[in-house]
Amino acid sequence: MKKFWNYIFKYKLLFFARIITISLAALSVIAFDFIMGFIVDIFANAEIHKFVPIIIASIALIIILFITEYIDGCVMSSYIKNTVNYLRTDIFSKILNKDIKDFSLDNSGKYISILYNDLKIIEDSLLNNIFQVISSFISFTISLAFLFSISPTIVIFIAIFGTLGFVIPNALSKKLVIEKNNFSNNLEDITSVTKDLFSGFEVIKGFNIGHRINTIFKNSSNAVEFSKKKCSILEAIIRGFSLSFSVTIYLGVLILGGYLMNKGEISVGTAIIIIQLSTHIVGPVKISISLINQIKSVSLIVDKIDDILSDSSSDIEELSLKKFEKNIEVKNLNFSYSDERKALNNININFEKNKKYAIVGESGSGKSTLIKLLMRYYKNYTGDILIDNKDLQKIFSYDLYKNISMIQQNVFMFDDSIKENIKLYSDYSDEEVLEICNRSGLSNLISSLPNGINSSVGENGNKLSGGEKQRIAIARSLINNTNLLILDESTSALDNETAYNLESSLLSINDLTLIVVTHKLIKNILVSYDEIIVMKDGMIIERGKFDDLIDLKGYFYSLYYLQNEKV
Ligand SMILES: Nc1ncnc2c1ncn2[C@@H]1O[C@H](COP(=O)(O)OP(=O)(O)OP(=O)(O)O)[C@@H](O)[C@H]1O
Repeated sequence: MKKFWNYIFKYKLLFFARIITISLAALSVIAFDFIMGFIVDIFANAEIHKFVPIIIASIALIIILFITEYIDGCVMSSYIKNTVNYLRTDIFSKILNKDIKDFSLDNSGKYISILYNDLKIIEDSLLNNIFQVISSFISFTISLAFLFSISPTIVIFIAIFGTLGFVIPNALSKKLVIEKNNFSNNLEDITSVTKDLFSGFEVIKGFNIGHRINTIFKNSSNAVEFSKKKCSILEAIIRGFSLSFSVTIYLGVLILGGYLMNKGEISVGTAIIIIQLSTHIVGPVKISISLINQIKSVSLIVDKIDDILSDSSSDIEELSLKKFEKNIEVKNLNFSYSDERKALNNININFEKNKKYAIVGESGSGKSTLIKLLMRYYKNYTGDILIDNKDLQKIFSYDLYKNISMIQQNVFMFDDSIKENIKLYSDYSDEEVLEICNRSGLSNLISSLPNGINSSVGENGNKLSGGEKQRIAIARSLINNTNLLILDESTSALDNETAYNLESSLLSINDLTLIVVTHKLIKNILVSYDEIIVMKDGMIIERGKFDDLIDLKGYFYSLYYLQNEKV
């Protein structure tokens, strides 16, 4: 919760302006109590000469009240707009700064739920309520001070019952904290479930599992509504307690006031002032109990957001890498996804600038894992990965991903034009984009579309084939002038001829370091690589040029033989 206060006080000026406006509003309302009492006494004592001044004072107060309410509304809406906006964009950028492993620990539905559902709960239960509590406190203190000057006995009576009315509901608030957190978790679940289910729409239709999916959704929806109901019941119990105590206080003050008036110790007007002031003591106590409990109830949600805000993944980044100059050295590299088995076992390799490398091996041998570590997807490895002698972990993210690009099998597409998907919203001219399209084998596609490079790709590129998406991904890296390109089965969706042409054109770029993970063992392509790295069970078991590996008649030879019957 500590970090969260920084957000609450981020717009200090607006925060304190709001406190001033609510204080003025509270004072104006109390002034009305006195005016009411004075009016009654003026008539009771027939003091007609005081009539005009009291009417003028009343009109002035009405105007002040209107202006204060208006200013208060403006200040409050600006405070909420700025704070929620700042908080949401900050959480979003913190999520964006997470490294890939940390990000993938949670379903993206959780992040969506935090950004929308949890922030709405915080706005309603925390930001709005803080001011209401402060306003109640101000009304309470001022009224109590005036009341004390009139009758200390009544103040003692209020203090006793007010304390009881505070302590008992407070004890129930712990349960409410837990239930509110359950509610937030269930909202997260339903957001994740809905997102997953809509993403799998084609599978649901194709396998006729609509009824089962309905049940999954219904269960999530039930859980959300059930936890919401529990919160509402607990809040009703708390409200019930505070209402009972406030009614007790109100009636007690009425009886005590009547008794003092009966004894002739106070006038009728003062009795009315006492009753009015007591409503400004009882009301705030009653409201504050429920508001404070609501504020407390969001503490676990706030802790969850605090966790995201305190992510320190970029803390160790301190080295710049303006341009990749020399090599990537991998030394004694070991890595496991889980304790049971190693995905990489003592890998040692040196990738030199501008050379071309193919990584081959059977499924599950660790090829993708190795290149994911080069891309810094995971940090919990042992051994070293050094780029130009600099520890990979310590290189600034911006510099790292300016130098290295990776293209994977599944290419993400923004729901935008082909052009924007290639230049990724940077400033490249249409001519540059068209030139890259030529180099990436996209010319035929572009010329067949009425809007050319401005044609929309659809949601996640659903208007394009797998091969077309892969070519767009390659164009993305080429336009970025990346020094080091890693392809992970990136040409798998292309037919052999297109894959061959594309890979050949990449192999012919002299100032490009290329690392390609491939299953396609095609001699005409493989002979162009400077080194073929052969992996098995997380280890590099053979390496060398194509002809040397064939002559070796080892593991690579048998893999190649399996795919190409005649060697
Ligand atoms: N996210 C993950 N969590 C746990 N285990 C994983 C994860 N990703 C991969 N593995 C395991 O690590 C091992 C190496 O996987 P990796 O993806 O690197 O193999 P690969 O050689 O690229 O396989 P393929 O050619 O099928 O893509 C496999 O046994 C795989 O099951």
